[in-house]
Amino acid sequence: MRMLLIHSDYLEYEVKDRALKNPEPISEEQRKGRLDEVLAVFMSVEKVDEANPEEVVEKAVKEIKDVAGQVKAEKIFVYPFAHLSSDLAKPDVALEVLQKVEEKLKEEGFEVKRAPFGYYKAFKLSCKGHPLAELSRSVVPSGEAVS
Ligand SMILES: C[C@@H](O)[C@H](N)C(=O)N[C@H]1[C@@H](O)[C@H](n2cnc3c(N)ncnc32)O[C@@H]1CO
Repeated sequence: MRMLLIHSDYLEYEVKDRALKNPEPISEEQRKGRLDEVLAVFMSVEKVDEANPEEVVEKAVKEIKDVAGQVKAEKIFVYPFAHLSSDLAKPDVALEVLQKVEEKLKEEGFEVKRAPFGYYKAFKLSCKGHPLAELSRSVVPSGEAVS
């Protein structure tokens, strides 16, 4: 799993078109979304993560919590993003991992939104620009090599 974490004044998206034959079913309300004062986390779930998705969820949540604590962000935007890796996990595994990350972050007390999975989306992002505002993390199941 590769993550790009951007501490932002806001992130807003609008669903445009389907990018998969079977994208995640969404309500009309989910076609647009916005959070202010947010840690935006762009996430590519990788093939290597299929060996142990549960462990990758735990490791990703730990990294996100760590960065959120450092930048004092209380809101997280989980954003499916297929462009951080050249070796992507298959969509059904990726969606499950991202749904579990969202769920666990909510359990930790964060306000969380997750952008819809399997779509082309327009988005606007306002990066805060401080020294910790742009970070990347990579997590893999134990025993696997980070590519
Ligand atoms: C396209 C671009 O504008 C948009 N932002 C996009 O990336 N859409 C991706 C993700 O929502 C999702 N998706 C599929 N596989 C994965 C994966 N392994 N990890 C994360 N997302 C995935 O399916 C879409 C097409 O790959």
